Amino acid sequence: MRRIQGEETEGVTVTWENLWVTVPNGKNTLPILQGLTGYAQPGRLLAIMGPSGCGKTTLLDALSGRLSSNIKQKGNILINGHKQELAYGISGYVTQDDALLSTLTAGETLYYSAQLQFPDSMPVSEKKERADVTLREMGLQNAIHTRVGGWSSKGLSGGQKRRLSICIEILTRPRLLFLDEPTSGLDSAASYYVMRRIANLVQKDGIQRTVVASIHQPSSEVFELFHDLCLLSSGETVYFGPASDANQFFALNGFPCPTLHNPSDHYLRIINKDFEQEAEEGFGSRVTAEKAVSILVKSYSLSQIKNKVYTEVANINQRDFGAVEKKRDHAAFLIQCLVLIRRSALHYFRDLSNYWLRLIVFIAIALSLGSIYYDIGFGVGSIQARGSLLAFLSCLLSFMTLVGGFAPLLEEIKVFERERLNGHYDVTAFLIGNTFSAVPYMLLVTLVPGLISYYLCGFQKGPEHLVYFVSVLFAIVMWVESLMLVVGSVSPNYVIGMLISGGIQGIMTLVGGFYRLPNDLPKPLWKYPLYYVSFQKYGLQGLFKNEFEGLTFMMGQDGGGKNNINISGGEILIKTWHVEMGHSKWVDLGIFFVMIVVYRMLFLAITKSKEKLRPASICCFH
Ligand SMILES: Nc1ncnc2c1ncn2[C@@H]1O[C@H](COP(=O)(O)OP(=O)(O)OP(=O)(O)O)[C@@H](O)[C@H]1O
Repeated sequence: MRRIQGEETEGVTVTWENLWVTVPNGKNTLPILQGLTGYAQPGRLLAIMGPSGCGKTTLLDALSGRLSSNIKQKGNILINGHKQELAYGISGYVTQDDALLSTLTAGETLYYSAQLQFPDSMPVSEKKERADVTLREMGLQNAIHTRVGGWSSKGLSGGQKRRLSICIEILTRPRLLFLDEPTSGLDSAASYYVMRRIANLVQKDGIQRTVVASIHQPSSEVFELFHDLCLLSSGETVYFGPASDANQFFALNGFPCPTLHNPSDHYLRIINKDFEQEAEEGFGSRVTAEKAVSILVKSYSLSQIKNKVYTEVANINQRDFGAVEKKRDHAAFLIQCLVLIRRSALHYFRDLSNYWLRLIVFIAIALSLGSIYYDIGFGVGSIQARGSLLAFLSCLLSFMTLVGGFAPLLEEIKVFERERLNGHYDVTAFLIGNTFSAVPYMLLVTLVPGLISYYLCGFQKGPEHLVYFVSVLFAIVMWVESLMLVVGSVSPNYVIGMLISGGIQGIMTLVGGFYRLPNDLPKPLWKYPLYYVSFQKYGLQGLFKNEFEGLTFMMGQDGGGKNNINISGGEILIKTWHVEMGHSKWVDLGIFFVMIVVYRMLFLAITKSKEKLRPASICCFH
């Protein structure tokens, strides 16, 4: 297979010395990793093992520079003996959770990923071939046309999704690969085949790669594939060294592995302190797991094995590696944008729960509005009816967009977070992809219901009025989608995100100038600044000008009569709704679109600053 730039260089060695990771716990801090020292070398497969909650994922996150911002890290982590960041394409990370787009097939998922990750100079046929080979390696050849699946359709099984996630990260054969529980959800045969393929990678095509995998309960055969073992209990090192020597270490400390037992099962049973069980015989007397761990940790800290690890780390760090190559060629920015637009557009097209369902509900609401406000007329009652209809439309559209759109958006953001952290593409490319692929769908969900309500309700006629009316509805949908992007990028889950977005929208609606007239709004806070940053102000003001300007209403008895006084829509705007008439409705619409751009830029800024806020990129000294 032809090599791509970046594959032709040296392997990657990672060392960590006296690595402490702590999280705040009330007024104190809670240590998750306690002074770990170790290394991962090219051509070798390192297993991180230990009971659930012992810190395996945290160690992988620390080594790959992905710790979340509430976590503090101390100690040195060096790449090839240098303080340097892991550049694009140097490393891959298969996270514990599978973040995949539910509507794409396994094949499409990998083909799109290949287009993003491989350089443009590589022929399309070769990208596809690499994707096919990788799918076959992970035993997914029969699932190429199966959709990943979500709530609406059962697609890939949990184990198949796991293998697809691995495919995405091994596609480019990165020289440093982190895998968090790659075999969870797989049966023992599948676990073996998957791990064997991963083990083969460490020496494949004449390139030495470094693989670090956390793993639960490997079978004996899988365990034998690992060259090195890092065994943790409550964040402390129980053992670090060649996997094949661990048996001897346990036996020497009084915990020999019984014959015909799976060694990894044996180690994990002895060091699991979560249950009140007794450990195996330790030098003639039965000891608790707590005691067993303390014996093993102490023994390891005084052992020759530990000294060897320390010496090896020191030697590695003094070796002259040269710098890790900073960048591998990948898809150009424009190609990234185009691929992401195509991928998202396909996803939206197939996702019934997103725009299609919204469209149906919006049409039903538009028909209801049309029948309630049918042929609204020009009497005094129509003034109030027009105002409340426009306010209702604007409010309902914004809340329905949030209700229908937040869950699908969060799914996309999860995929984006995974791909961004693995450096598959630029954040700006995602934003462009998300924006342009959604525009036709946003137009659809505003145009069709907008036309229905416009004609049935008898709003002011004329192409300019129609275009403006639909444009504001479109801007409302786009503004809410932009708000959801911002909130989705900081919210830890669906419920919190919905509550925050709903709260923001509620306040903006309240101060938008309809429910309390602008001149009557209390000045500090509500009028300045909230009224002026409310999307509803610009949307409603524009819609009101569009509807009332140029019309004449009859005050008095509805439908005419001698005592009727004609009053212009402009006067109503000023006197009844306190609309600012100093600028045209197009200025209101312009400001609305500026707000949309500002929100999208805010998403960009938050996402980029989140990277900087991470406690320590892989290279930091503390
Ligand atoms: N961001 C965080 N804030 C607070 N505590 C955390 C954070 N990340 C991890 N922890 C805690 O650190 C401990 C280790 O978590 P970690 O996910 O690394 O364990 P693990 O060995 O990978 O577990 P499992 O095998 O169950 O996935 C847990 O008690 C967890 O609650």
